[in-house]
Amino acid sequence: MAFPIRARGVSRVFAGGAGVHAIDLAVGTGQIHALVGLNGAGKSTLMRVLLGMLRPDAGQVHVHDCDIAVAGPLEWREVGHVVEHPLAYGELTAWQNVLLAARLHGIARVRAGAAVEQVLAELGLDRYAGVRAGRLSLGNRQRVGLAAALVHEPRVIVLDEPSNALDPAGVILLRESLRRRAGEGAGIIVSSHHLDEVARIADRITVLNAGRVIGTLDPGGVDLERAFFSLVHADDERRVAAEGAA
Ligand SMILES: Nc1ncnc2c1ncn2[C@@H]1O[C@H](COP(=O)(O)OP(=O)(O)OP(=O)(O)O)[C@@H](O)[C@H]1O
Repeated sequence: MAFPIRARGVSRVFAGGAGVHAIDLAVGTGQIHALVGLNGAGKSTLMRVLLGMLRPDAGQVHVHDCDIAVAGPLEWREVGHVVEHPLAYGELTAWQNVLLAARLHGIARVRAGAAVEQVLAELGLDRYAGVRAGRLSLGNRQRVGLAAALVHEPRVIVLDEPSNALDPAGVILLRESLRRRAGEGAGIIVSSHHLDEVARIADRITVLNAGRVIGTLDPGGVDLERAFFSLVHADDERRVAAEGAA
């Protein structure tokens, strides 16, 4: 199987010891891979390393077959992401924001308008196209950020808590959009606190705790919440016991 995104032995440790440690992760073609974990577990840190925003202390990340340490604009064009603050300039309209993102991602001027229209419609933003982003509600700004990340039909998609401000209609539109993109071969990694939504959308679920991968959850399994907490509690107990023994 081809892996649009793959991390091997990735560590990034901040002063004080927090961060991510020895992470192995592979997202296959057409796969939606969810990262779940408590606040501070390391999800955003890992995503920032996957996107080259943070340099790992150890390990490598490959996007398709390219080590991101040497990736150039051509490789990054294949990637769409929202990590932390979505791209949305308050003074520009939703349309202008997404058009700018399309052009920055190398979509030719003649094709950009149609691509913007399509992604705005896909995320239910058509009637806000002419509204300045600064005047949009939080959820609609988040939709604009997602549209900007997805307008160039990236083959690798990295989204950190993409649905946290979305209403139920937005959650469904995003789910359908990501499913379509995975169906067309994109590799997608998404973090979330909503286990129900993760179960609906993900093909694989990786659990992070205290900066480490501690297991996986079966998206089709029953009582995901219980399975999640039992993994986390077992890991916490193991770490407390190890610290006590040291
Ligand atoms: N720049 C930084 N300097 C020092 N520590 C940091 C830095 N960034 C993150 N951390 C720490 O690394 C750990 C992981 O943080 P991270 O933001 O990756 O967690 P998260 O799983 O995304 O959490 P949340 O669900 O709250 O978004 C936390 O203990 C955090 O305080």
